[in-house]
Amino acid sequence: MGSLPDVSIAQKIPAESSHCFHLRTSRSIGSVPRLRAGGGRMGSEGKTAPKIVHGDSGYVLEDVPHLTDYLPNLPTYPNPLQDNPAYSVVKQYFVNNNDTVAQKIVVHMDSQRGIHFRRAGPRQRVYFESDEVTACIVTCGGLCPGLNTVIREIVCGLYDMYGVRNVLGIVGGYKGFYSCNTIDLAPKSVNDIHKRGGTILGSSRGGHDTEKIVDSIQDRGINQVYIIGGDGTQKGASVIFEEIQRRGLKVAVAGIPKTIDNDIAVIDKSFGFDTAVEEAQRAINAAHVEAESAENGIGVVKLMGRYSGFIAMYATLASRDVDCCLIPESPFHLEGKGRLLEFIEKRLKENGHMVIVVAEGAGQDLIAESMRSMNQQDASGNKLLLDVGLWLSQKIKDHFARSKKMPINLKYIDPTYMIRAVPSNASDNVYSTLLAHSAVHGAMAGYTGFTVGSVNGRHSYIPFHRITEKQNKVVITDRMWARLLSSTNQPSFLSQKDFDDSKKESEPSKQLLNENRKDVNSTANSSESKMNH
Ligand SMILES: Nc1ncnc2c1ncn2[C@@H]1O[C@H](COP(=O)(O)OP(=O)(O)OP(=O)(O)O)[C@@H](O)[C@H]1O
Ligand SMILES: O=P(O)(O)OC[C@H]1O[C@](O)(CO)[C@@H](O)[C@@H]1O
Ligand SMILES: [Mg+2]
Repeated sequence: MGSLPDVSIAQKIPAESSHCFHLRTSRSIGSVPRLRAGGGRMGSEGKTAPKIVHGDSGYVLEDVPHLTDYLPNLPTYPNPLQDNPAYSVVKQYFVNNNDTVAQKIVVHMDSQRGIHFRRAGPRQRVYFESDEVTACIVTCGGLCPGLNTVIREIVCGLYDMYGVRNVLGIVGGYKGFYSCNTIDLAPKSVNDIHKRGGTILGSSRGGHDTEKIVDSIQDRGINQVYIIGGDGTQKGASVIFEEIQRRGLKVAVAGIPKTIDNDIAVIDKSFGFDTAVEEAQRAINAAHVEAESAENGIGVVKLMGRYSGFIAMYATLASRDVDCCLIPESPFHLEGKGRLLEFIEKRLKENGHMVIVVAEGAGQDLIAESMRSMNQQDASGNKLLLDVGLWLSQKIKDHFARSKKMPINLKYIDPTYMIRAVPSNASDNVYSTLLAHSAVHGAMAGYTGFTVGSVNGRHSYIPFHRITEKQNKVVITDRMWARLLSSTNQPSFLSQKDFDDSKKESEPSKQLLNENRKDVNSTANSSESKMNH
């Protein structure tokens, strides 16, 4: 992509534009259209151009839209939190508008400052009066521990911190906007829901009809939309935001990232992930007990992870009973020297038993080769997977039956839905609470078109495009995967070609940042994901 001419503008943002930055703006990076801080104009494809603000020493702010980008002169009000006795003890409760959070915190002395996101939290002035707000909450995609906690805390946050009384629940995911009645949500009705798995609102895949959804938002007088869901959901939230902006509505759209697979880019990790990893231990323990108690016992455990093997990797690292972990990012082969079946034989000879953890998305190409071609999709367009657990178990059984080298005793455990249907654990409850509150603070402050997330432990407002442009994956040339290999002592199973391919994929210049962003990139680690370090 060619670079655009440098049109640096030395601009001072007026102090009363409270959400704007006092910075020199704005030279574009790469093909990103240039925008001044607080701009939020439409790009050539009718999409809002990213708000990029440049500062000194390579400082870049990837900012989020604000209602005043397309509705200038909106009135502001003092934040009601300033009179809340619970918060009066906090020394500096309101977030300074110039606070930003660095995406990369490992830097060299001569590093450029790199990409930053706007820090989340309550602002001194808000863009909604309490009795003016009609908020709605929707949950989309697969289940995840903590969904109910996020719902509860959005409702209670709006009520307790901002005095908002109108909160609607959209039933059954995106399609619920136009095909179901809403339910009223209040602190009393959501009081105990964080102790339950699932989502009290129901969820679904598919059914995203932008026009109908925004019509429904408009018809119901909704002016704050809280959208909880994974990468697909955030893409849906992004087009809802675009349409709302096109119609010039004073409606804030806030995304709260949800994914059991931990496949959402930029953020440290997604809520519910820790709970899922913890729950997976129960299945791994059972597999270990079964395997240990049998002659040449093999326990196979299948865990979730459609495109990303984080649950399998973390569950394996936590357990230490696992002999082999297979994930989508690391191709493996069955037959031949240094391949999986040979390794299983070796481990059984050494230890008399073994445990294999396989992520559901692993080995899909191999299965497709040996079964039928796989191009089926679910209602949201996600690839429908073939059951790698059953397939692998059968392949192992066939191999040992054929070779007659040793009798084996294989037990296959599939806790797939159990690990995501449980209520969230204590730490995920706290994390979900903070995410919900950050989303509420952001919407009240007039920010819109953002996903809230923890970046290096600090809650931040991240523009939708940064969340949706790529998925978070285990980088098998990073340290975390090396730790796993050294803990299981499994070979990498990679051919030289696999290894070269994955090295190429993990090169920072190939991930998100193009040539013209080298200045920003010089502080980047080899992977986008903190979970890899
Ligand atoms: N590109 C897109 N544009 C608009 N809507 C989308 C898009 N992709 C997905 N959606 C909608 O988002 C919702 C959820 O998507 P999906 O089923 O892929 O789950 P998800 O949010 O990615 O969660 P997870 O994969 O973690 O379960 C669906 O209603 C789907 O129609
Ligand atoms: O069966 P469902 O509800 O479509 O969900 C299964 C998928 O959802 C995920 O958990 C993502 O949320 C994937 O790991 C899995 O493939
Ligand atoms: Mg998804």
